[in-house]
Amino acid sequence: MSTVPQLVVHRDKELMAQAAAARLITRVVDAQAARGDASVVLTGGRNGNGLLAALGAAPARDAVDWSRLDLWWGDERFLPEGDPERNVTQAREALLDAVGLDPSRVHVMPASDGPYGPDADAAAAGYAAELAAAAAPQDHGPVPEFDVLMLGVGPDTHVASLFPELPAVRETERTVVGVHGAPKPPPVRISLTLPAIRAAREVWLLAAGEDKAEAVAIALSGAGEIQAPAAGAYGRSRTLWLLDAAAASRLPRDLYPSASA
Ligand SMILES: O=C1O[C@H](COP(=O)(O)O)[C@@H](O)[C@H](O)[C@H]1O
Repeated sequence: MSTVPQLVVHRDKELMAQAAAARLITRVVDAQAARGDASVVLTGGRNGNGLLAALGAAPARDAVDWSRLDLWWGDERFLPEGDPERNVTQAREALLDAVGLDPSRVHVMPASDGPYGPDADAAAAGYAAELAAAAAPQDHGPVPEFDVLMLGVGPDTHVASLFPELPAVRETERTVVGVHGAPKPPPVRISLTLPAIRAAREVWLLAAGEDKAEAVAIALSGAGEIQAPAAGAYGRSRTLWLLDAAAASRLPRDLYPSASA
């Protein structure tokens, strides 16, 4: 069942990144206090990397026990290990190399020169198996119930590497798929599917900038998930859209939150 999206609009993308970073620290600290560990799914793209950089600069980042945090990815550009366009390479630069993560808890999606070679579908199946192995009996299927799953929203409403009308966004069984012919380079990618995304407790969608305004308005105005994949991304307990004023500028009046900062 979908959760009703909650919207928070910040003045600009810098404030949005800082506020989202503060929110993530609190969420992770709370989960670690309750259970001992926490799990977060990272997104690539400008807003995801902006959040990680803000997290790295936040004094409260030391409140997180980084060694007890599981990191997963929502999608990956299927390129060789270390390629600067890979989401993991950018995440390492923005934050991950600076904090004390346990390497066995950093679940990187395979590279195109990795164990599966250039076969993106086999690599996706391998990642699905890794997720299934991490799922606990109380989880709701073959993926862990992530504490927070973050998604950047593309100007075409794509989330992760689920692009409008492509087969990946129609997937209802598999949790991870190879994506071929993506309209945004590179064309070959690996992505969580909507059923895997919806296993998360909280899904946070990040969008900043005027170029995202149309996509945000479409996804939140009742569009179908095949045409607007962001419309199909929601969490079990909470779905949060974290926006800046430019990205929120084309929202219909009745959707615009009354308070924003
Ligand atoms: O290619 C990708 O794009 C989206 C959105 O990126 P943005 O730069 O427009 O914010 C991103 O969420 C996804 O992880 C990435 O692979």
